[in-house]
Amino acid sequence: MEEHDPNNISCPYLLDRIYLIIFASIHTTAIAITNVILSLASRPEYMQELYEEQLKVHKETNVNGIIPFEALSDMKKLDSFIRETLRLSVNVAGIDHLVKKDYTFSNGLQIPKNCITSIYIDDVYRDEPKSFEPFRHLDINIASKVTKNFLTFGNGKHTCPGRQLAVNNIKFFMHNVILKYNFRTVSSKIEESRGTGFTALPVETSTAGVIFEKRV
Ligand code: HEM
Repeated sequence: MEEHDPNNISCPYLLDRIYLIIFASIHTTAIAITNVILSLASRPEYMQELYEEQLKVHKETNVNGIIPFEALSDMKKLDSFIRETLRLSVNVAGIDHLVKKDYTFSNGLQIPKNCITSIYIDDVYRDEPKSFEPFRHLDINIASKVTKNFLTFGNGKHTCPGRQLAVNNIKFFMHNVILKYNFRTVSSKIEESRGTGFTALPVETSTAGVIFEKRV
C-alpha cells in the first residue's frame, strides 16, 4: 500500500483504509457477539436475571417497540456480563505494535527499533481471578472502559476508537435476543472459545451447538 502524503490526498489510499476498518470492525464485533451468546448459553442460570433486566428496560423506555439509545445505560447486568465475557475470551497474545526506537525497560530488557512486539495478554488477566463472575463489573457499567488489566480494546494512544460503538451494538443485539429467546448449549456444558495458536476464535473453530427456544 502506498504511503500517505497529507498534501496530496489519494482517494484509492483512503478507500483502502476505510475498507480495512469496515472489515475489521464488523469481524471483531461479530466475534464478540458470538462469544457473548456462547457464554450465556453455557450459563443458563443467569438467563432469568438478565431477561428481567431487559424486560424492565423495554417496558420503561420503549416507544412503539423501539428503545432509545439512553436505555443502554440501564442495562447494568448485561453490560457487566458482556465485559466479563470479553475479559475472558481474548487471545493469549496480541495487540502487535511496531517499535519505533530502541527501548529499554526498567528491568533492563531491551527491544531494538523495528521489532514487532506482542503483549502476553493472558498474563495480564491473571491480575484478577480467571473464574467467570458475570456481575463483577456492575460498578463500571461501561463494558468498553479501558483499564490496565482489561486489554480487549488495547490501551494507550492506539486504543480502539470503535469500542463504544462495538459495545453498544452488542448490547442492543443481546437485549433483543434475550427478550425473544431462551438459549442453552446442546451439550448443557460450558463451551469455551477454542484456541488456534495464540488466537481464540469462537466462529471458525467452535463446533458447539446452541439451542434457541422462542419465548411465548
Ligand atoms: C468488539 C469489537 C472490537 C474489538 C475487540 C476491537 C479491538 C481493537 C484492538 C485490540 C485494537 C488495537 C489497539 C491498540 O493497538 O492498542 C483496535 C484498534 C482499532 N479499532 Fe477496534 N475493536 C473492535 C471494534 C471496532 C469497531 C466497531 C471499529 C470502528 C467502527 C474499530 C476501529 C478500530 C480502529 C480504527 C483501530 C486503530 C486505532 C489506532 O491504531 O490508532 N474497532 N481495535
